Amino acid sequence: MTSQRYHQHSNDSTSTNIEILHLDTGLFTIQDIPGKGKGLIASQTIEPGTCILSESPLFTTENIRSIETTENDLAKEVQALPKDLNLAFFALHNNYPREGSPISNIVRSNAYPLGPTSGIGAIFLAIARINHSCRPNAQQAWDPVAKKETVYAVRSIQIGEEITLSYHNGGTSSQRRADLKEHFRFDCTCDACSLPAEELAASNARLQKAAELDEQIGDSKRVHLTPELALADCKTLLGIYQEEGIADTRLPRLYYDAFQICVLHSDQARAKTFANRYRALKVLAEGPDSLDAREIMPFARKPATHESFGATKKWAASLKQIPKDTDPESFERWLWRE
Ligand SMILES: C[S@@+](CC[C@H](N)C(=O)[O-])C[C@H]1O[C@@H](n2cnc3c(N)ncnc32)[C@H](O)[C@@H]1O
Repeated sequence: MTSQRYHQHSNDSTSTNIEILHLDTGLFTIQDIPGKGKGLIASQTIEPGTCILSESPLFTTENIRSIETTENDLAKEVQALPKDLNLAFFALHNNYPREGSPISNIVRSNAYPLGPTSGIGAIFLAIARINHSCRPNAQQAWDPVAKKETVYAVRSIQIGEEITLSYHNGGTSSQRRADLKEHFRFDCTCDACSLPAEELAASNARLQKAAELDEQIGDSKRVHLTPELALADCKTLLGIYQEEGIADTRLPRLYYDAFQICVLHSDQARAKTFANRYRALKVLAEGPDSLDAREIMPFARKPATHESFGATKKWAASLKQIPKDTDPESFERWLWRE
């Protein structure tokens, strides 16, 4: 039962109950953040790959029968909660305070899906307090084995720094801000959106370029006919992500794209290297149970077993061709075919 996972202080009071019902990780506290409501602040330095939270759902939306019954169906879930958790639910942020249906509005404002393809959402009391950043330092994922939502650090987080997730997929600051306003009704004040004008313009130019590169990399005809250009695009995109401090899901996806390009053209050596980089980032951001990390494993061992392997023999290379005892710079030049 979820209530067993929360530690209750003796000075319980309704107005502060999210602060007194906390997961006892010692890694963060829930505090007021100017202009953002509440948020999570690191209580100590948190290294990338650290599990910050692993939280069971308070309840899920799986018992909603229809759009018309949503409010009543969710009300049953909320009423079934113990008193302290019921109060903690009602203390969560509501993006739509003047629009009726209070319970479903709190759910809409705070739920996370149970995995990227799931239609079921869930409320996680502590994770719901994590604010958005367009350059998040943490990432959430549904762990289907533990049946918990996890939050892992994807960058080094300093003591006193806010722990952030991304509610959004990227783009330039004006695109991001417009989308966040439309879907979540707030004006983003994250570090990336609050850069001084000149830095913001430079960041936007880089992100515009990143969007173009991403589209080019997704062009399958180009990947078939001129893979060297597609791989070079991946490398340029990686440089942009590094410059921008982007360490979220976009980074492993880039390595997955590079893996696919190499697999298609029979390069087992580079495909294996890219698959391993993808896998390492997935484990870092989602933990050892990461489904994506497990799914790539057989292809990281034997890229030739992948269904797209060998569409052409243009880059045919065996696993033995992975350079050994090479300095990191030469290895990177080999990897990106420079
Ligand atoms: C899921 S809640 C996050 C926790 C919330 N701050 C609270 O007090 O419970 C999402 C809401 O937090 C605020 N928020 C989150 N990220 C923000 C950001 N980058 N800039 C401004 N407000 C933000 C907005 O009000 C948003 O609707």
